[in-house]
Amino acid sequence: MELTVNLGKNSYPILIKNGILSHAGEWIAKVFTGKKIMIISDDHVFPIYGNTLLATLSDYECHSLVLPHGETIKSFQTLPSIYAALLDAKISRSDLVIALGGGVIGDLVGFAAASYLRGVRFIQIPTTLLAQVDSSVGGKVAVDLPQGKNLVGAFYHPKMVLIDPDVLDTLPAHFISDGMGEVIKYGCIKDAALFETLMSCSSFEELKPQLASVILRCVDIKRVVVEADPYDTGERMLLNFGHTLAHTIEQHYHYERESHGEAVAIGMYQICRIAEAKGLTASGCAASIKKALDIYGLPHTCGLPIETLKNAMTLDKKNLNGNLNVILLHEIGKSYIYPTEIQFFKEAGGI
Ligand SMILES: NC(=O)c1ccc[n+]([C@@H]2O[C@H](COP(=O)([O-])OP(=O)(O)OC[C@H]3O[C@@H](n4cnc5c(N)ncnc54)[C@H](O)[C@@H]3O)[C@@H](O)[C@H]2O)c1
Ligand SMILES: O=C(O)C(=O)C[C@@H](O)[C@H](O)[C@H](O)COP(=O)(O)O
Ligand SMILES: [Zn+2]
Repeated sequence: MELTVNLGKNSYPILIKNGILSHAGEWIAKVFTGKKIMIISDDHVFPIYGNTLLATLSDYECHSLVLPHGETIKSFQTLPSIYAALLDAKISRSDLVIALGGGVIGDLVGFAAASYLRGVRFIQIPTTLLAQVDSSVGGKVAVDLPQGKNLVGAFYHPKMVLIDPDVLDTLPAHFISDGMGEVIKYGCIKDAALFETLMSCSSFEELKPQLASVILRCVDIKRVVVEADPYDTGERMLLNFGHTLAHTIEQHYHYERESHGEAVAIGMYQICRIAEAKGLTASGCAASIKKALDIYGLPHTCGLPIETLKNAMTLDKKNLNGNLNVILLHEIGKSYIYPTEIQFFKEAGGI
């Protein structure tokens, strides 16, 4: 299955195919005619998939950098070691960087690729469900700051995205659930039929035979939104449903407790609950989201008083002219941007 993200000179293909990792070199040759490649991965992913990728890249001079795993490496502190590895390998603008891993590797390596030499080409090979349905597409690359999530970054598009659903076989169950948080998001914001499909299963195992088509559906929704608003000035903000609260929860716990998908799960349910109480969302939506979260092993609450999150919320990237923009649902499958103020959360209590 092949899609193209149409962004003029920044257009790129997304390939979704079981087993494509073993043929990555053939696909990469279609968009890269240079000689040298740097593969950057983490210490969970590279030991499992590094050799498979390297074996398909035997026509190139390949280098690799293996970073520790986990959200806390998505920080400024990691960048010097990436730049040093790129310099040691004498990676130039005629060369290529490959991000092999989950969303942490994709966002971090993407930002390094955007900034090193003011930009070297990079390709995303996402290995988590979350990265396959969301983070590898759209060109948002970033690092976290102690003050907030993804606060320093760029819009920098990959030259290609290679999605091999087979690699999810080794992904721990916790991170399958995590990815399902973003999948549920796509149903909530744009596709009631997708949401129904998710609700019709009683567990991830039951959904698994349809996984490739679910991945395709999410990526295609994201493609259309990104094409319409690549720089996140309007329509693209809808992809941030649940994220106003999610990012503050992640920041509150120093990126060490709730993982991104879990935080998004809590954020989606809670914003719906708050909006329903104000008559801004059709009643019953929060309950439906909670049911979907239960099916896929995701939380809907984290026990934090909203007061503790308000400060971080003022740093949200959707804030314009000092006001908040929150993403709400009219109903499942229909989302909208709601301009408001921090008072919106006044009577939210604990989330
Ligand atoms: N740029 C975007 O548009 C965008 C979208 C959504 C999320 N994100 C970001 O993505 C990040 C979260 O990404 P994530 O959930 O993929 O986390 P992650 O990259 O930390 O991966 C989760 C864990 O799974 C391991 N892993 C990855 N692939 C594996 C595999 N196939 N087999 C075994 N283990 C594997 C990793 O080593 C890690 O321990 C967050 O920082 C979030 O902000 C970005
Ligand atoms: O691609 C987007 O746009 C998104 O909002 C997708 C989100 O799932 C993702 O978590 C993104 O990194 C959030 O972006 P941010 O601009 O809120 O940091
Ligand atoms: Zn997200």
